[in-house]
Amino acid sequence: MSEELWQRCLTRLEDELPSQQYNMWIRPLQVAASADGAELTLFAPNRFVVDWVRDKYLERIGEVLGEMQAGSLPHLRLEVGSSRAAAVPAASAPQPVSTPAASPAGPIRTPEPAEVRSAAPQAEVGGARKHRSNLNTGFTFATFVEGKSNRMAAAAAQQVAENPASHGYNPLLLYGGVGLGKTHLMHAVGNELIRRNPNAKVVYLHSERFVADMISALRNKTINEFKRFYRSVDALLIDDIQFFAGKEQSQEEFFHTFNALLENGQQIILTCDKFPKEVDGLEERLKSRFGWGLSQPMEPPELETRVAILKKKAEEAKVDLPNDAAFFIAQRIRSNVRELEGALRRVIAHVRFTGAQIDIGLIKEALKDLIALQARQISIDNIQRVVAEYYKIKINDLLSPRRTRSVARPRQVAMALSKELTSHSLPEIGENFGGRDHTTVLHACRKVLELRESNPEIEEDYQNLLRTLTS
Ligand SMILES: Nc1ncnc2c1ncn2[C@@H]1O[C@H](COP(=O)(O)OP(=O)(O)OP(=O)(O)O)[C@@H](O)[C@H]1O
Repeated sequence: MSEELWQRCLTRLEDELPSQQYNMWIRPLQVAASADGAELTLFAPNRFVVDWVRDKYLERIGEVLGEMQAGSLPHLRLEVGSSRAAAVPAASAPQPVSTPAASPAGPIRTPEPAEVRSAAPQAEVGGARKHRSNLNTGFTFATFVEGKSNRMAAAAAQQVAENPASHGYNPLLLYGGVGLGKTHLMHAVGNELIRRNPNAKVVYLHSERFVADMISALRNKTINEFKRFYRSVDALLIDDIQFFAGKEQSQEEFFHTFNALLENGQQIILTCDKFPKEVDGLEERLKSRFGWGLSQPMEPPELETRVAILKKKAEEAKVDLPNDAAFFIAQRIRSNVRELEGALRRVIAHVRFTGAQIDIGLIKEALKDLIALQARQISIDNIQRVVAEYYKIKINDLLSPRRTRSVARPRQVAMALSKELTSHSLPEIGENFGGRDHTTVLHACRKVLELRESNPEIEEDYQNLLRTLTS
C-alpha cells in the first residue's frame, strides 16, 4: 500500500462525494499500513467519525482500493488515533504515510497538546467528558419563570430538551433584546440534555469566542482540529450570533459547521438580539439556514412576570420579599430581567447591611438613584406627547372633554401608562388630564387592562408605547 495509492483513492472519493461530505469525513482520515502490507489502518480523529465512516463510507473505500490495486487487498481497519502515533519510532523506520488532505506540503502534523487546546474552546480543556460542559448549572428550567412574554420560547426549549435534533426544532433560535432570558433558556436545554444523558457532549460558547478560536486555529495551523471539535458535539449552543456580522471568514466556517451538524442530526441552539433577517452584515444563506428550524421571539416580561421573577429570585436568595415590595420594584424596573435582578441585589445588600426588614421605604432608599432617574425621564407630559404622536391626535385632545372613540381610547391608554410608569396618584393623574376625577382614571386603567387582554392590537399599541417611553 503506497502513499500514492491512497492519494489516488482520495482523489476518486473526492470526485464521487459532495465536497462537504468529503471534507468532513474522508479528508481527516490518516492511513498506515502494516509492515507486511497485509493490513491497512485508517485513523479517524474521534469515535464519532469512526462510527460515521464505518456506516457510510468504509465499504466504498474498500471497493475503490480494490479497483486500483491488482492482487490481494489488505485487510481494512478503522480506529481512533493518528498514523504518527502508529508509526515505529526508530530512526530507520519508515515515516508514517501522510494524506495530502491533512498537509499538502509535508507529513501530517499531529498537533501538540497546546495546539489542540488553543483550537478547542474552553469547554474541551481537561476533565472527563461529562465534566467538560461549560454550562451555567444555575440556568435550568426549574429556575426559569414563565410568563406571557416567554412562554412559547420556553415550550420550544422544553421540546428540544426532550427530543433533541428532531425535525422542525433544529436549529432552535431564540431572539430578542438584552437580558430577557435567551442565554438562560439555552443553558436550560443543555443542562437538561446532560441530565438525561450524562455523556452528551454539549458545548456552549459566545459567537465571539467561536471567531477568536477560529482565528487562533488558523494561526496555529490547527484548523482541522477546530473543525473536528465543533463537528463532534451532540449539541452546539452559540450565543449572540449577531456578532458574526461582517466577519466573512467566520461566517463561512460556521456555515459549514452548521450544515455538518444538521446533516448529522446534532442539535444547534442559537440566540440573537434581533430576528436574524434584520441583522446587517450577515450572509443571506446563513440567515436563511437559521430560519430552517424554529425561531422564537422573547419579549420583555410584563408586570406579573416581573413580580414572579423577583419573588423567585428572592426565594433563591432566602430573602422574604413581600408582594407589595415586589410590585413596587417591578413597576419601576421594566426594561429587562437583568436590571430587575440588579435592583433586587441592591435591595438585598441594603437589607443585609442595615439588618432591616424589606418594605417600600427600604426599597426607595436602596433604589433611590434609579427611581429618581426614572422620575426625571417619564413625566405625564412626556407620556401625553408620545401617545398623541402615536395615535396622530393633538395633545389638547387628550385634555379636552371630547368623548369620541378616536380620542377617548388614546386618552385612556395615556392614563393607564401614567399610572404604570409614574408614581403620581390617581387624583394627580386626573388633574393632569383636564381636571378629571380619580374614578375616571381608575376606570381607564381597568378598561385598558381588559382591552389589552382581549384585543391583540391594543396590546401591541401598549407595548410599543411602553418601549418608546422606557428605552
Ligand atoms: N424568565 C426568567 N426567569 C428567571 N430568570 C430570568 C428569566 N429571564 C431572564 N432571567 C435572568 O436574567 C438574567 C439575564 O438573562 P440572560 O443572560 O439569559 O439574558 P439574554 O437574553 O441572554 O441577554 P443578552 O442578550 O444580554 O445575553 C439571567 O441572570 C437570567 O437568569
